[in-house]
Amino acid sequence: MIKFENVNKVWPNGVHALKDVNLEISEGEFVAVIGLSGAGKTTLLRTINKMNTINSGTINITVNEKNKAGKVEQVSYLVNKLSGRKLRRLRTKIGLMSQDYNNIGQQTVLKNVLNARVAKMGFWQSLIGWFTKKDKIIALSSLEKLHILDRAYIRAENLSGGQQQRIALARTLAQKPQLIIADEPVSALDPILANQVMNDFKRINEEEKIIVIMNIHHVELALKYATRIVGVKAGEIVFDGKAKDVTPEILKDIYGETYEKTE
Ligand SMILES: Nc1ncnc2c1ncn2[C@@H]1O[C@H](COP(=O)(O)OP(=O)(O)OP(=O)(O)O)[C@@H](O)[C@H]1O
Repeated sequence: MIKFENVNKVWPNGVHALKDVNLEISEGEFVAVIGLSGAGKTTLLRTINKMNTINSGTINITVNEKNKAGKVEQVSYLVNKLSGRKLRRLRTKIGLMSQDYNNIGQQTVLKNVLNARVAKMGFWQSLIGWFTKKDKIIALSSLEKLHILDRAYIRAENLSGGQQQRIALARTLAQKPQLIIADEPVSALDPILANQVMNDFKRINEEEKIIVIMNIHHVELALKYATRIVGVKAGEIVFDGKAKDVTPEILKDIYGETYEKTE
């Protein structure tokens, strides 16, 4: 669960990028954040794992963690107060995706996905790049979930844009995140590939019960795949509701009078 309370972000140049943001996102949700360029969508997403600090308010994230006895319990993190080890620990539970696939072209698809496991390794293990059997099973099962297991031993650079984004999503999945923050993950893809990748996100969200919070410019795709829409305008949340309840009037409110269907 993620809870923003009265969050404000003012950049050093004076831009008030988030204005009194209140937002609560629960387990299993697929949230699309929409709004004009410069509205504050990226700033909002990047506060979740403290890539952006905030000036006031609080951000709380509750995740499941195994305690010393091996029992799963809920642990809450006050993100804006976190630093060092605790922040790194929280970040291992948050998957990050962007429009850049960030794959290493010369490496196989499998190796690209295995790279997600490095954060969970001990120092010596990561130094020699020794992946355990468990790591390999997790990586291979992530590829299977994304329907690209048959590409495991192909070099990443030999795959299409859509498949490259699938590798990135498989890598994110291999991290075993509890939530995924995706900043414009389909903006570099043609409409057919974009639909396929959105469908992957939806499947992962539903089957793996991972929260997805995505910034997206394609309103049609947001309405088709996300369950909840958050509309941001000049740093403020001006709409927050179910995708099926979004009307042309609401879109005009978010994007201004000139809004017209984009696809
Ligand atoms: N590092 C920064 N320093 C100063 N101002 C910034 C910085 N990053 C963003 N801003 C400003 O904050 C506001 C919100 O920007 P943000 O990138 O969050 O918008 P966005 O909705 O994600 O836009 P886009 O859809 O174009 O990515 C903008 O006015 C932007 O110029």
